[in-house]
Amino acid sequence: MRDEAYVRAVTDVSFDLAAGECLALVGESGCGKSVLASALLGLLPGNASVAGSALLGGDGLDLLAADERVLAREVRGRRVALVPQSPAAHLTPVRTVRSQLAEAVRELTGASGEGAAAAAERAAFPLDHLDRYPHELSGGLAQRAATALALVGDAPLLLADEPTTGLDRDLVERTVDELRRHTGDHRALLLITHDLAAAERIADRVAVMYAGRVVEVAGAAAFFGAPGPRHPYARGLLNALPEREFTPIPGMPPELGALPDGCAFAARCEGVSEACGVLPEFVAGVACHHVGHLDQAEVARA
Ligand SMILES: Nc1ncnc2c1ncn2[C@@H]1O[C@H](COP(=O)(O)OP(=O)(O)OP(=O)(O)O)[C@@H](O)[C@H]1O
Ligand code: NI
Repeated sequence: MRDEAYVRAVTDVSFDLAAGECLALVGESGCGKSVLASALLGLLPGNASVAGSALLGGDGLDLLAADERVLAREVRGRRVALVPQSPAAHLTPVRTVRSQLAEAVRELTGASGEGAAAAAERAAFPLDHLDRYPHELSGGLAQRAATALALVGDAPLLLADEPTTGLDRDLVERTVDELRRHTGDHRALLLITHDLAAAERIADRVAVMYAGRVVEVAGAAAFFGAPGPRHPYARGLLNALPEREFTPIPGMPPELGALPDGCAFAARCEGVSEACGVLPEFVAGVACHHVGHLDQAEVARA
């Protein structure tokens, strides 16, 4: 992004997402998760620059190269849907939830607007609130309205950016289960979340992002169970959970505008060595010079 400062919000990210699969994207606040989702939908601010490609299944449309008309007419809501991180900013302020859902149902499915209630129910949005305006909704209800809107088009790829913010535990589970159901019929879900329990509940694989890069991609069972995460940052994330060690990772992530040349996690890493002055490549699911050593140390401790 170019302004007076240039920020590398997302760098060298590479992953694939198969039909029927849920990939959870996790990482601390500010690491670039939402920027990644926005890039896939062509929703970055005008001063942002993007390189690379993001190919959609089917015709292989490159989302990063597609022009705005194609994105607006054919892609958003239809082929790639978004549950936005700030639902209030995405709902139309001057129209009721019912009217917005009815319009989405008409446009995306061709069905009559009667489908608004059914659409609302998929996201546990209470029917007696359908005639409210966005500003009359709590954060949790706005979240559910936005989720309902995103589900309408049954898009082959659903990006859910913190879809459970402001929801209590029961609703978190109900919401992520509904998002998971979306993948049942050969559709894919990218779940961006701080909620590792939600990720564990529904994800097939986990991608961990740190300072704009994906540092680990792993199968969810291996990641949350045994042998556990391989990257020291990923291990730190899990160990910070109250139900695990409840030990926060010391220090803070680096400023994305002033990243070190080497591994961005080195300053916080207990396994740091001279090698970390060089950027570790992402190889076989992980970007760390020491994964071998640390795994052995873990085995020795166990
Ligand atoms: N419009 C913008 N202009 C300049 N920099 C931006 C802009 N939007 C995001 N950034 C930068 O991109 C970085 C990544 O932001 P992003 O919103 O993707 O983080 P995130 O991982 O989604 O965090 P959170 O978990 O808090 O939602 C931020 O730290 C910020 O430096
Ligand atoms: Ni975000």
